[in-house]
Amino acid sequence: MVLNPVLGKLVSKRVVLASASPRRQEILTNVGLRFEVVPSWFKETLEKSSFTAPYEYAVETAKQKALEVANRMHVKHLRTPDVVIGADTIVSVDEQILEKPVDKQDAYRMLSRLNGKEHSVFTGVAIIHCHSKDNQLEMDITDFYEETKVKFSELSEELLWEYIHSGEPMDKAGGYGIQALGGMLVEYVHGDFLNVVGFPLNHFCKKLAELYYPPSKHNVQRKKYDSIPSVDTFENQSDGESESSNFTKQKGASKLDSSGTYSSEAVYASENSSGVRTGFTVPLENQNGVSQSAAKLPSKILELMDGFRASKALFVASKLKIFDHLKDKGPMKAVDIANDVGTSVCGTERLLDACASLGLLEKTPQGYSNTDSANTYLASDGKYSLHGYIIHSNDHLWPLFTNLESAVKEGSRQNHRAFGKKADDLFKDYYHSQEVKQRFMSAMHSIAHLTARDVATAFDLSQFKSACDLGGCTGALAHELVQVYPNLKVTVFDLPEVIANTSYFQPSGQHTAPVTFVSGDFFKDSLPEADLYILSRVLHDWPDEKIHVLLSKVSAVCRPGCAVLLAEMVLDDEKKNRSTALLQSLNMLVQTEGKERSGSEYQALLEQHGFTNVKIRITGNLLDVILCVKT
Ligand SMILES: O=c1[nH]cc([C@@H]2O[C@H](COP(=O)(O)OP(=O)(O)OP(=O)(O)O)[C@@H](O)[C@H]2O)c(=O)[nH]1
Repeated sequence: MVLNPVLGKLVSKRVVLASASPRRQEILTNVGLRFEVVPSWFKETLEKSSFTAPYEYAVETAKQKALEVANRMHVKHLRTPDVVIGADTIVSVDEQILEKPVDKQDAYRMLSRLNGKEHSVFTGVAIIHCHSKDNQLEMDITDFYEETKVKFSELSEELLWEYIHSGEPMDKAGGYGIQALGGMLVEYVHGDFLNVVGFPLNHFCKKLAELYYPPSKHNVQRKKYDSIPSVDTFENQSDGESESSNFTKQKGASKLDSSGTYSSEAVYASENSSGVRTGFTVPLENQNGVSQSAAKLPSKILELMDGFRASKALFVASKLKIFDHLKDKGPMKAVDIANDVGTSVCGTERLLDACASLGLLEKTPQGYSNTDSANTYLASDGKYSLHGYIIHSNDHLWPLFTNLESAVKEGSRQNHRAFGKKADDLFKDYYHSQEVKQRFMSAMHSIAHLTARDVATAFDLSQFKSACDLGGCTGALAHELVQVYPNLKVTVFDLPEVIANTSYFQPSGQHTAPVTFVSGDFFKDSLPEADLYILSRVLHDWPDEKIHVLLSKVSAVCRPGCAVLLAEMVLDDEKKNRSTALLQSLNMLVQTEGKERSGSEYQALLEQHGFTNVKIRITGNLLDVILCVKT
């Protein structure tokens, strides 16, 4: 992280965000921080009247959230993170603290209270540095809060209810999301916008700067952190300046090895300006004895250069089913894992170590075990398992991506180069063998499961009685929809080769009834009748010409008042910010005739077929959602 090297201080640490908030995850991911998410189980039930000011409540809650995670990871999972970050956002108006509404009436009460007035949004943040000493957890806690003032316009009852019915208020402090539809309610914001969204990034960076570069007596003027230091100032805050900090050198010199990475580290300990004891590892000198700064390393570029190694380590561990092997077991030694999966001990040990360093496994003197994320996402049997998509990435996307250069030069997909054949129809590649078909369906199923809840709840769909999920594959989204909207009947419409293989993916139990599977080709066959047509990860497979064919068919069967719901990764209009979506667009280049598109591009395509009132919801998940109505 060159722009803000203080964040680079966290690169080599196991950082845990003790929050389920997708917004906090996005804010920190966007600035390049790498962290694991372990949502806190701390119940937000502190007695509000025992705090003299609202921010004290937010700070204490943030602290308790982070402490719960640090303790749980240390005790229950035998894993001690280096840094745990907790946060809590509240709204304060008329001496009252508002948290997330519990239902629509509660949202109405909150929004009515905010209507036409100024209120304060406080986010409390706790940063806990953890150390394990003789198996005891030692923690240094730093906390702070940020206040932002927000004023709502005078809003009509009708508008408030329309907003509440959008579903947006429910998981947001004060019952609104300033970053989305809620932004329309707001007349002004005084202070840090991201603080309202859930994480005061600017203050967080200042706090890290205070912790990692505490000002010494003689440079206190120059390094006064009234604001985040400019790039220049940060460059000056290199570790090479350690003589000007009040860190105390504890031991040993280190060297840059021939590959340009630090071969050993020195430990510094200090008291920061708030009197909190801190201990951090920072690199020292290179072979020539010249002071080097991690901040000056092009860490982003190095990370990108190595990205494929990390991906491949994950793919191979998944192919070898190492995460299945370790699921719900105590720690295992490398030699035992190697024996069980039939691999070499030396190779397996290196793979396991690499996985542990990437935060996928936990390594203790007793051996290797799964992290919580590995149990949830990497073992092959969980509801949210990404195993199918990982295997698809290794077996299908990897060979395609090795031909990215040709794809860029030729502007077309590379299936013929990667797999030695040219299928006329995009999906024939996937369906030519039972094995490949099953693998592709598992991959689609993984992503659909992970995103289904956010897609289903991005808009209130309760007015629709029937929906048809075109290209709905295994029915994962359909099953989520009927759970969220029990009165909805959903038809999954997909190619006969797909429909014939969906039984393996069906959930057991009573939820299966309202989902029906119908086979057909949406380009050729007539479409089932429905109030709502869903196209999830479909349009990105096709060029505009084919999309027009499909949308004109949908438009022909769609009655006025009926709707279309798209679930896609939506690019920002300037196509410069959302790297996951932009990389996905490259992914579409190597394997399809399609691409990812911006909200305006989707809107233009939809409006040409009589779909208006186009609303776009950025969910923070892998898929964003667009809803429009046939007029
Ligand atoms: O304008 C916006 N205001 C607030 C939000 C989101 O609201 C929630 C606040 O809730 P809390 O701090 O308790 O955090 P949780 O979501 O429950 O996650 P934890 O696991 O950390 O407790 C927060 O998600 C804000 O992002 C918003 O989105 N916009």
